[in-house]
Amino acid sequence: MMDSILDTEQMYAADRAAIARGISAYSLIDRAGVAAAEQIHVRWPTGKILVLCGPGNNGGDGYRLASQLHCWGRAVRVMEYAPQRARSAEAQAHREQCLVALEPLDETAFEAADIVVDALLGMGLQRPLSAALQTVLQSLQASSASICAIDVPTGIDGNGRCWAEAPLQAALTITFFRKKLAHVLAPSRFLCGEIKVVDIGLCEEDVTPPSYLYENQPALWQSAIPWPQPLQHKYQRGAALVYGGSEMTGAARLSALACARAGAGATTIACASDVWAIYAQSMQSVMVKRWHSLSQAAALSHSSTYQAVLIGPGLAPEPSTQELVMRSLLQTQVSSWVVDAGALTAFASQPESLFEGIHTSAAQVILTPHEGEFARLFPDLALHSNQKNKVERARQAAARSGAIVLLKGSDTVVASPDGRAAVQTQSSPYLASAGSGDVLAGMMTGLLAQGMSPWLAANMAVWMHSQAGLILGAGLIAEDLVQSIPTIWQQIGRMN
Ligand SMILES: NC(=O)C1=CN([C@@H]2O[C@H](COP(=O)(O)OP(=O)(O)OC[C@H]3O[C@@H](n4cnc5c(N)ncnc54)[C@H](OP(=O)(O)O)[C@@H]3O)[C@@H](O)[C@H]2O)[C@@H](O)CC1
Ligand SMILES: [K+]
Repeated sequence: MMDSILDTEQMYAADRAAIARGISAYSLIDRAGVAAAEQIHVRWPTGKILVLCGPGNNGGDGYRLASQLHCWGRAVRVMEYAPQRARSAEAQAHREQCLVALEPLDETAFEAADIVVDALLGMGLQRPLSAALQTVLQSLQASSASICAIDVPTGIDGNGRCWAEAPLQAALTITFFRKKLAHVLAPSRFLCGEIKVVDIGLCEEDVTPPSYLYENQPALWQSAIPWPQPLQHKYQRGAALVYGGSEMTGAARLSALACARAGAGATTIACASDVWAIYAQSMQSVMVKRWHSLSQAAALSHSSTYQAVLIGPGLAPEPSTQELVMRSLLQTQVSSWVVDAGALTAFASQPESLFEGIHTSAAQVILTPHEGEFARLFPDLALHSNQKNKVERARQAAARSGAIVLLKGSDTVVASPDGRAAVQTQSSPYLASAGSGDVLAGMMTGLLAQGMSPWLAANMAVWMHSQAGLILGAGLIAEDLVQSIPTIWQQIGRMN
């Protein structure tokens, strides 16, 4: 079973469950401190260490790890923020047992340290930092010391919410039991530096109810990969239909090529008859079908010729697109659909009709919005009008629409109406490029055509797309992503 990712509330609940089954709160800090000390000692085997301890249990971890590093012969100093504050009994106990002298916080000491351990504030942060504490963070950041954060860099909470003007940027973040939202979502993930998850004696059973949120890794979908079988002919490998637009014809062509390279045995572009020649002249392995009316276009997906349909790339966000989506989706016999780009924005003024269509349709649908398209369909869940984190926003959108919602970005989230969600944590900024989304949608359609479930196909396509971005890096354009798909397949093949 894959390790789940937790939010702050779930982590506190898991702590309580572990305490209820006999691991004391004192012992949890003890284990956390020792495990963190090990990581610090391995990462920085030499150098002077300064540990900054805050008033909560995050500070408790700091006292404990400082004692441990001192026992291993390391040069350690401990400085306290808010030493007069009341502490939890267990943090207080670790403070009293600290083997290193406790000093008041002195910013001028930062420069003399090689490594500064930030045990100031962790998951308990829940209000803006004071100006004084922000100044401390600024001087720390300006020093030449390497910064190691305990649990989360001070200034962000466990869910990734930022409470500081300039939260700390760590080189290493050591967290306990499981990654939290802050470690996987952007932008907080980028403040963590390298992330090490250490064991403190908790187990998955301590997470009740289960979190159902995962990191998107091959283990999530690897066992469901539709490897071709020796006796299959092309239609048994899966046939896919991609609706092509009349103006931006490049988009559907990229999608169709990505769909074919993702493994669909036969890929067809359907387009209006007046642009048929444009598509037909430029496609070779991809077939091109023309339609003369909207009803002809819609009828293409009313038979079971295809196993997957992609609609949206290059389509104009206008009423005729809306009509095509509704007419085709409502009577479709194709089991899996990807609705992207123009087909999403076409519903900006009446998203409920799209959701109603999805609920009524026999098909399973994946919606693939970026934040802009998401805001048009789910204005109340949009990035800046909602305090909820990205996973929560995507989950609510999935529940409302009845579709799998793939909310794109540097931390793409896939959320299913059944509550499962996954975050892509490794990505490349070079993927933010024209046509990149069309390739992603096409790859997904190709996997769907081969019979993968929408949840798995969406995640696998996101992972493959991210890998392609990481491999290609600077200079990539969407065409390169299509070309690199065989390399990604080889990489996946080697994992099996
Ligand atoms: N059993 C466990 O739970 C385990 C927990 N573990 C560790 O404990 C951490 C969580 O500990 P925690 O809950 O004590 O929270 P923490 O982050 O130390 O902060 C709370 C303190 O900060 C204060 N404070 C808040 N906001 C503030 C602000 N803006 N500016 C200034 N102060 C502010 C707040 O004050 P108050 O709001 O009460 O006035 C309170 O005193 C977790 O991240 C992990 O490292 C591990 O050992 C594993 C087992
Ligand atoms: K911290």
